[in-house]
Amino acid sequence: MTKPVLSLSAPAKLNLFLHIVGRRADGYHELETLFQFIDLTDELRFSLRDDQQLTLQCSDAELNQADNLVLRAAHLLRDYALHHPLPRVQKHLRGIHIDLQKNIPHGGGLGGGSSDAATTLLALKQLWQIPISSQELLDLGARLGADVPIFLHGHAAFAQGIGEKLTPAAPEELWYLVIHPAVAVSTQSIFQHPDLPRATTPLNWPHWTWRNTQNNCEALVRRLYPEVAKALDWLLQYAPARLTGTGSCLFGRFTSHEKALRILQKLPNNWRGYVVKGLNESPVCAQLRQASLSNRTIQS
Ligand SMILES: C[C@@](CO)(OP(=O)(O)O)[C@H](O)COP(=O)(O)OP(=O)(O)OC[C@H]1O[C@@H](n2ccc(N)nc2=O)[C@H](O)[C@@H]1O
Ligand SMILES: Nc1ncnc2c1ncn2[C@@H]1O[C@H](COP(=O)(O)OP(=O)(O)O)[C@@H](O)[C@H]1O
Repeated sequence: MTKPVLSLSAPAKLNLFLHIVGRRADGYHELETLFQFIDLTDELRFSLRDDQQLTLQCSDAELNQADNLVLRAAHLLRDYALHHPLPRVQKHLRGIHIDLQKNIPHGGGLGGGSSDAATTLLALKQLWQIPISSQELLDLGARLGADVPIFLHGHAAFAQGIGEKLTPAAPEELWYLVIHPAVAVSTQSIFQHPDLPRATTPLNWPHWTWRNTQNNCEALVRRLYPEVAKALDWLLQYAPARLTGTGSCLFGRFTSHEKALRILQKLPNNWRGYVVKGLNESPVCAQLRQASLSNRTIQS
């Protein structure tokens, strides 16, 4: 195995608001949400293998399996390339080893798994020099999860549909205190719940404010998960705050790093907290541009 040829930082995301405006015939919910990235990142390192295998080493043993979204993304792109008669694509693509350092808590509504998957698609497209269009890559990504397209897009955006219709946005890049209460929320169980509000009036984008938006999952998650309610009430003492995605993570908005750090110091021991900065561009974009300038692709 050679040394890493590409290292990328896959960011987490926040849903600054999340409205449910309807439901599709297949049961999926039509959303309106504002995505912004944060500088809490997973680290992915891609190395060339001497054979044609795709392998993964993940720092989180729980996720070190074949169904990790990173491996699923890598196989999906390889299958796409091998089954499409694309010019310039080698018949046998070079094997890749991926080293994944998890820093983003999973199952908390921060989208870490989707971000890792999108980052893998972007990295392998570049390393294998696959001439796939941005739209085709978005379609491929959406098959892995509803949040993958925003990470492929790489820019903060107002999202509609199930997250695939993206309009670039530039919300203020504030500081946030993200809290992960010691509880996991199942996305599926929230979306299946009869009490979930599903008919919020569509927003007159781009006219949104913190006050005229909300997270439609929050009241239900609060009721079903008292620990989330407790953490949210704690955070609301210090800052405007709400749930991200279907939870369980919460975020409070701060205008300075120092203020957010001051509140983090008061955080009860049973919850994990992170002070992070909102980012309107994913760090992966700049890192890929840099790598492409130094022409780190594979001539196998
Ligand atoms: C609602 C969001 C907002 O960002 O929540 P988080 O997962 O980040 O908390 C996401 O769109 C979630 O994306 P993701 O977690 O990738 O969801 P998926 O795996 O595609 O779907 C999990 C399950 O949730 C339900 N689901 C998901 C998205 C959606 N718009 N409508 C739904 O009804 C479906 O029952 C689906 O089987
Ligand atoms: N690389 C990965 N990182 C995180 N979770 C992963 C990964 N691969 C598969 N998963 C699975 O996907 C689920 C959703 O993960 P994630 O995207 O981090 O959270 P969320 O959907 O709550 O925002 C996890 O509970 C985990 O079982």
